[in-house]
Amino acid sequence: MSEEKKLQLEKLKQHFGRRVHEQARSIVNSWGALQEVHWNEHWYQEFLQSAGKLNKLASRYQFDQLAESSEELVTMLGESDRNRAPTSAVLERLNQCISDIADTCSRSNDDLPLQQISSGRKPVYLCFKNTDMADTISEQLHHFGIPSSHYPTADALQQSILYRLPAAIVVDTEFDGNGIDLISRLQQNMRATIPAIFYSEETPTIEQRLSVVRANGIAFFDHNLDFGRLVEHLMGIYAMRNEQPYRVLVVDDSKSQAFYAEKVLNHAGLFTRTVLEPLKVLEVIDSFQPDAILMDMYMPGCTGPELARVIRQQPRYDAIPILYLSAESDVEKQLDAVSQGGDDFLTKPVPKEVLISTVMNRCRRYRGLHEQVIRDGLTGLVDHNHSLEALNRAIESSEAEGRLVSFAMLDIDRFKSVNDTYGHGMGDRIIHALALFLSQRFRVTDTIGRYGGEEFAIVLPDTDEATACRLLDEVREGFAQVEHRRGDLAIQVTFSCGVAQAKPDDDASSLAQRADEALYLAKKQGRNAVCGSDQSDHS
Ligand SMILES: Nc1nc2c(ncn2[C@@H]2O[C@H](COP(=O)(O)OP(=O)(O)OP(=O)(O)O)[C@@H](O)[C@H]2O)c(=O)[nH]1
Repeated sequence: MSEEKKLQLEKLKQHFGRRVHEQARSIVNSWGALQEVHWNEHWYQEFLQSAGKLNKLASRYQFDQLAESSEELVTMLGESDRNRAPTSAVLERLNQCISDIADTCSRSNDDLPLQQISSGRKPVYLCFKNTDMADTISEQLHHFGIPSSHYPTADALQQSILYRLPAAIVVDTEFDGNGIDLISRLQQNMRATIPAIFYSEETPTIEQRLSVVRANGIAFFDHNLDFGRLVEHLMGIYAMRNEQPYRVLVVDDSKSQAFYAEKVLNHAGLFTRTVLEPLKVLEVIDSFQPDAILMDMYMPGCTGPELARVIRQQPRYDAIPILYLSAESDVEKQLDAVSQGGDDFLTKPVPKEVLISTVMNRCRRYRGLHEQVIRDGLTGLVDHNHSLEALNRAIESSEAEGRLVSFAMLDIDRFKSVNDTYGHGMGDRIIHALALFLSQRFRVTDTIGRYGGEEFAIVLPDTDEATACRLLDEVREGFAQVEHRRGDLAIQVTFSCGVAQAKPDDDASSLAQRADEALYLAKKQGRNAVCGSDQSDHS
């Protein structure tokens, strides 16, 4: 191919990359929705069509990996029954394709400057009487890669909605006399509601809050607008939901009963495993890592409650929900079973929908609690220990699969003086803003953690040191432009960063140490800089 042709194709690829990315995002999200809609013919048809469309787009514009994963997805779906969910093993293979798609398409942003990512996103419409306020919000959103347009009148807003639907609307309650009424009326004429975020100069009344709920408002801010939280809400709208499906372990000595429970749960996209010999349960819990256990009451060798107590003897399994599924109708025996390490009792025959929703609610709470334990309250990022755990896992799989992994450590510059001058509240807002800034720039498969107070860590699988340094330098430059506001006060802060790529025989602590040395060098060189560990090797 001639150089000119190559250049042309590259330009086309960039242009249509957005469509490919949008299509991939819709597939990943639609897979996540399976837990709510359950496997059915309509969902299957749409999903298959979407996968086919992604495959066509990705092949045409030569996104080879995406084309490969989507082709596999189309083939596997083609072999599946449109009316009946496949087995857990097939669901897991389908899920692997979805994860590959999520990973590849978020990695395709690596070479794009932030502004190009932002131009591929639907805009947010800002409806404010006060133009200065709209300009300030617009400028800040821009730094986070969120495009926006300001509409000073209801007419201009309505015209624009007819032309292009926004990702969300941020509206002042005073806009056009009554912003809440206006949005309420608008929503009634829409096929799907538009996420709306309200702002009020005054502290909102309970009546206003209620009207906002009825107008499908997703958030309500007052004059003390916390910018980080606004960005967080908006980024949730653009986000790709790539959560792993829940995993349920079925313990039942009857093959047919276990098979039935598995089939029902597979309909909601849940992964399942069956243990027919109760005394093998501990081994399977270890390897399968379930989010819930569905257990029979009477089995050979031991009863369900006895087995529940055996499981509870191990502190690490203490919180896994255990649900009994049995024909036992004696309420006293049921209560007794629940009091012995169980969480719930479902009496057979149980309607499918009840089984699915009871199990899913338990799984959701269990995951939520687990997240609370490993995530930091201020930023929602994983904590120090779990950052290192993620690094260990990434090193192990990079060694096994012969791939690269880099680790970055960031530290906000002169943060003590920010706290001393502007107060801890402002310091916290800055930490939150940096967490958001990092979350929207890196891939869904990168792990971003809050390593310490004003220190962050990022695990970047499949990334060499030079690429990681380039990405972080771009983030550094962008973040330095963000204005952190409180009332009339607006300040800017910077961070320094050290990056290291794993070498053979590295473990998490040796790699983290080299990243830390590179960070020290960045601080020594005057701060607001990114240094790679090969630079610190030479110094
Ligand atoms: N507001 C706020 N401050 C924190 C938090 N965690 C740590 N800090 C503060 O961060 C500051 C870190 O200060 P130092 O380690 O001395 O470093 P620095 O002032 O950032 O200077 P350099 O790193 O050398 O650029 C300390 O004052 C901590 O109290 C937090 O969660 N919130």
